[in-house]
Amino acid sequence: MHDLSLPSKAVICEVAPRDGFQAEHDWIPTETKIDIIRKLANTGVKSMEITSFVHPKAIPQLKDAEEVVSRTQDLTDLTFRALVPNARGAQRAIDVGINKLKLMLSATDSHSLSNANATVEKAQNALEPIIDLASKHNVKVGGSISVAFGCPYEGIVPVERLATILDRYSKMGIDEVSLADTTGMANPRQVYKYLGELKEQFPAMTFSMHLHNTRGMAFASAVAALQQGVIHFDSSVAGLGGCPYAPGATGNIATEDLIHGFEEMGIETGIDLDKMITAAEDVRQMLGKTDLNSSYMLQAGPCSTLSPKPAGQEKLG
Ligand SMILES: CC(C)(COP(=O)([O-])OP(=O)([O-])OC[C@H]1O[C@@H](n2cnc3c(N)ncnc32)[C@H](O)[C@@H]1OP(=O)([O-])[O-])[C@@H](O)C(=O)NCCC(=O)NCCSC(=O)C[C@@](C)(O)CC(=O)[O-]
Repeated sequence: MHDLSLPSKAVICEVAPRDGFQAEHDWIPTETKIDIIRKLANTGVKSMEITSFVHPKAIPQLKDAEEVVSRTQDLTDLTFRALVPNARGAQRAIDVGINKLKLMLSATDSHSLSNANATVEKAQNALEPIIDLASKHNVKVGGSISVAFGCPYEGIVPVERLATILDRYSKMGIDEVSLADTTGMANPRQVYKYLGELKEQFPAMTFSMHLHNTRGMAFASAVAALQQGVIHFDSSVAGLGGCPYAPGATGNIATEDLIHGFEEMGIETGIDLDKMITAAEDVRQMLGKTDLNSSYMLQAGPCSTLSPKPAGQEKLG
């Protein structure tokens, strides 16, 4: 056996309109947000986290959530999901036509208190009414766990802590959960080990990975997750993103970098890489960002733009 064991396909959810925009200090006009969402929709991406319905004082950048969703309802080829922290947020999302909710929850009390003004237990209790509300309206619900591998306040998070939260999620009827490396503290070995143990304990659960590239380890961690059979990933165009309630948080792995790396290994995403790189360049200009460090594709371009390799050194996959 001289090859990595990898799936042939991966599914990417674009999260820039939520995770990316929430991290931007300057107000992004609603019109600009909608333009960016339309550009992203044109790349072939099939799933997008379009906004969050949190307290507008907690994330003022997303106070136009209702307007953004209602003005993009014509994009029917995509599943739009929204992040919600409580029943109030879920009701707002459902009222405006969102058909998938992502629950907000942390692995540690320190991050949870900072992000949601509640301990993990209290925050998870507050999720039950959301699930009831969603089921009444036939709306899908997925879970999430922030700071799942490491917490900027508490350090490494033991896998047993995740198992406790997942057990509760599972009892609530949640069968898909996003594991978030909020401040890029995970490493590939840890990701492989945690996913291996969690998949054994929760065989019916679909896991997805939400990786921030704070320490340059996100792609390596994504490969470790692929090796455990995980095929669902979140990423953010141009590497935007970061939780304002986690000190030191920076952007998600850039969507164009994730697609490129996967394609180089022969893993299909169904997204047009060139269109995503163009979208990343447009987004960078629209948001007035001069720094290219968060996207390797914007810095170096894809390998395919280089001259063909000598015979015998063609890419694998
Ligand atoms: C959770 C709360 C709401 C608790 O905030 P709280 O102040 O404890 O809320 P409360 O339940 O005491 O309510 C206070 C007031 O807020 C209102 N309220 C309550 N909820 C809502 C709502 N949804 N929408 C609009 N209004 C709301 C509520 O109606 C009430 O109004 P009043 O009766 O006083 O007039 C607040 O802390 C909050 O909104 N936090 C969100 C923080 C956030 O968005 N963080 C970033 C996203 S998480 C992240 O980035 C991580 C992730 C997901 O990407 C994964 C990763 O990388 O780790």
